[in-house]
Amino acid sequence: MSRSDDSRYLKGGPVAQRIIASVREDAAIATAEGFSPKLVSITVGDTDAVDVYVRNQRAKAGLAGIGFEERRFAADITAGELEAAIHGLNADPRVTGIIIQRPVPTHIPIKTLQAAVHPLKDVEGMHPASIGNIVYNQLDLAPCTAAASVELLKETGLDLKGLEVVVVGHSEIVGKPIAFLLMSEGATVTVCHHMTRSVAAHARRADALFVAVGKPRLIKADMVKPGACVIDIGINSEIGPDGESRIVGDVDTESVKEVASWITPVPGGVGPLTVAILLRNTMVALNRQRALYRATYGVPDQLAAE
Ligand SMILES: Nc1nc2c(c(=O)[nH]1)N[C@@H](CN(C=O)c1ccc(C(=O)N[C@@H](CCC(=O)O)C(=O)O)cc1)CN2
Repeated sequence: MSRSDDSRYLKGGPVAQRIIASVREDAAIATAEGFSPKLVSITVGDTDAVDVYVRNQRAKAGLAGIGFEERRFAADITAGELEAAIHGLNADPRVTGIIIQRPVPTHIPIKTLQAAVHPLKDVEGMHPASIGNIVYNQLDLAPCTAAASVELLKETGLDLKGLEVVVVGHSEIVGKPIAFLLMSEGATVTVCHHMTRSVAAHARRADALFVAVGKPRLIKADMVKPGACVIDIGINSEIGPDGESRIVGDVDTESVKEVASWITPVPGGVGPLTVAILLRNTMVALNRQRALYRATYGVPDQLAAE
């Protein structure tokens, strides 16, 4: 079975294209009305996978008509210096969205950085004041990787009500938000983590299995229920047999694709959709800022901006 023509592969590209086309229309309208969307990316230190992510963000933002600027900081910067830089971006009216690329070096508390981003410019919904929205079923701006993963599950057409879902990995940015997003849709969700006694036993019960732990090929065919949907969120860099660097997921795709009814490829699955959702979130954030102008000044947006 060739990889390209196998309909079991749930590819992110076509869904991402649809989203980017719609973002492009919204961005053109907002720009014509005097509100140009601009996303600033903050990278701290050097990580190959993050470089791939940022490169794709820049390219797709260009396609969507969203301004994009990358601010890179050395790995030995202090948390205080980073917070000051973020406050500067909060105060800059030309900047409408801020994303902090993960991971950041261990001496920098990521939560402090997330809390420094103004909630109206928080395009990932990771500010403590924003993340709670998904608990209250306000789902229009959710963490990008989590939202992309759920969007791909919806592409299968499976009825999410009562669906048995297992999420392997309980990070704040991926595993936990996926659980909340799916509970909002009526799924029955089990979250596995490093203290779970038998991940395999849980995984084998899942109609939909989400994996986000950063362990290459952790999930093998014998851990997957026949007919399940497997969403592989892992992005791991490794050196292939040809000596070249390549990206692999957390799922052993070659074996699992013989058992699952749907599986996301890596690359080409969740990754491209994550970027598209980030751009969609950038427009949601911009529209919230415009709504605030309207509420504050009681005049049409354009007048408020003048
Ligand atoms: N602030 C955040 N940081 C990180 C997130 C996040 O959601 N928010 N998730 C990951 C991102 N990441 C890995 O470091 C990542 C995401 C997306 C892509 C990507 O575009 N992949 C494509 C293209 C691959 C290629 O061009 O070779 C794909 O998978 O097809 C890459 C990395 C961690 N950080």
